[in-house]
Amino acid sequence: MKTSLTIAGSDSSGGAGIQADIKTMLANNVYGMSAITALTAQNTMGVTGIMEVTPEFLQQQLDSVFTDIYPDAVKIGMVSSPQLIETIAENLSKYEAKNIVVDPVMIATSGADLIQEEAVSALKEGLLPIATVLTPNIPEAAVLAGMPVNNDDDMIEAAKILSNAYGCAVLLKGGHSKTHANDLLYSNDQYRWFKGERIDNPNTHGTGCTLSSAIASHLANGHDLETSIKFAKDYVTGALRDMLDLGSGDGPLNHGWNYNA
Ligand SMILES: Nc1ncnc2c1ncn2[C@@H]1O[C@H](COP(=O)(O)OP(=O)(O)OP(=O)(O)O)[C@@H](O)[C@H]1O
Ligand SMILES: Cc1ncc(CO)c(N)n1
Repeated sequence: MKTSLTIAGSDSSGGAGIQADIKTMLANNVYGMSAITALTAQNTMGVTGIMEVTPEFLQQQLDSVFTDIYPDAVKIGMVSSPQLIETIAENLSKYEAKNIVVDPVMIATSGADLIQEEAVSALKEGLLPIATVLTPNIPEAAVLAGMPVNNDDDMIEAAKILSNAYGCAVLLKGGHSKTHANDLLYSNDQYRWFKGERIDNPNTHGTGCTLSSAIASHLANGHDLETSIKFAKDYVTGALRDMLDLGSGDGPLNHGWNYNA
């Protein structure tokens, strides 16, 4: 069985972060492992607390995983401080990690800040250059590319800027678009749209975590990037279409929609 590692924060409500990643990996046929960067106290209505691990403890987790069950792919999600970002960058180089999916988590769907401001430059210096694919949503792409992203042409321009600056593929997710749910891949000076049916479901907590973990799972299983994105998008679409409705705020997806008999 192929293996995949998520380096991300825990979401106590189970819909995003580590919990979404592990569920997604199971449902997409890989063995999932985790290195936790922070605990969050959160639910469908918001984040009430964040407790970061120390860089030393993150280091111990990464050593434990990489020296025993080597991951075939790595997904990186919420990492809120420059020190933790440096620890991850150093270790992924040291252990020659491959198939690295970087989801530059900045703000929760509920609106909470999940990254310290000074960590954004550490992210740009340490993690984006080693990414196989970067998966920003529209607001994150605007921050990273330094330009407003208001329409499809802006999405193409921002993805191009990021792909050229960091030498990685960029999947700019369209979930925040008012009109569609199309994601744009910019890679090797070419772009391709992954068109998605926009589902009328207010419960979108963790869609980004779920998509990036599903991409990592399919890369781990040996698929190329475009095939992995297509499979991952189909998985997220199915999980949204299932219309799970939990909690009083922005609820989670059904990660097991394709799994339970
Ligand atoms: N209403 C929707 N219908 C269909 N697909 C959607 C919808 N909302 C989001 N998606 C898809 O979900 C994936 C994640 O995109 P999105 O832009 O929501 O990420 P995100 O903001 O990082 O997610 P989150 O912060 O909630 O984890 C993309 O493939 C996007 O197209
Ligand atoms: C821990 C965590 N990671 C990522 C997100 C973004 O959805 C979230 N809400 N919580």
